[in-house]
Order: sequence, then C-alpha cells, then structure tokens
Amino acid sequence: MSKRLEPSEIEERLAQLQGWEFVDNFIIKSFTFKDFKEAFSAMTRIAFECEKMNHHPNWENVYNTLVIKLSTHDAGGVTEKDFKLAQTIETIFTS
Ligand SMILES: C[C@H](O)[C@H](O)[C@H]1CNC2=NC(N)=NC(=O)C2=N1
Repeated sequence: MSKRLEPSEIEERLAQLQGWEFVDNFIIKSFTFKDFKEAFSAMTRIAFECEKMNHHPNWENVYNTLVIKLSTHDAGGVTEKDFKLAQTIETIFTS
C-alpha cells in the first residue's frame, strides 16, 4: 500500500502541478467547462483512467464546473497514487 505523505512532501510535489492545492487532507483542483456536456465528457475520460489505476476521485459536478479532490482512503491521506492520478488528469486536459 502507498504511504501517506507528510505535508512538506505534499507541498514539494504540488509545486510540479499547475493549479492544485492541499486542503483538508486532499489535493484539490477546480475546473470550468463550456457546458454540462463538456464537463461530463471530461469526467467520463477521467473515470476510465481511474478504473485502470484502481484509484478514484471524490468529485462534485455542478452544471459546467467540476471540483476534484484526491486522497487515498486506504491510507487516510494523500499518497503518491494521488499525485499519479492528478498528473494523469492534467494529461487528459492537455491532450
Ligand atoms: C478495493 C479497492 O481496491 C480499493 O477500495 C481502492 C479503490 N479506489 C480507491 N481510490 C482512492 N482514492 N482511495 C483508495 O483508497 C482506493 N482504494
């Protein structure tokens, strides 16, 4: 199992990612799309990657907005797996 990272390690890794922050034991980013269809389409693409990784986000979609919150439930905090998924999500948005 992945081990929970220390806040200082989390901040170090966040420096390599655009727009993610550490809040309440999650790494979080908010996205805004043109409309619901675009938001849900992005969620679908992300969902397939999550299934491959067996690692899943907490997220909230309201019409064209999506807030993604990542932590590793099994470890009770943020681990390398969350950074791997955050990186994958970034790749989806830039491809
Ligand atoms: C049984 C299954 O492998 C686990 O529950 C996986 C599934 N997806 C997961 N996703 C996240 N974010 N954290 C987990 O600890 C986790 N565990």
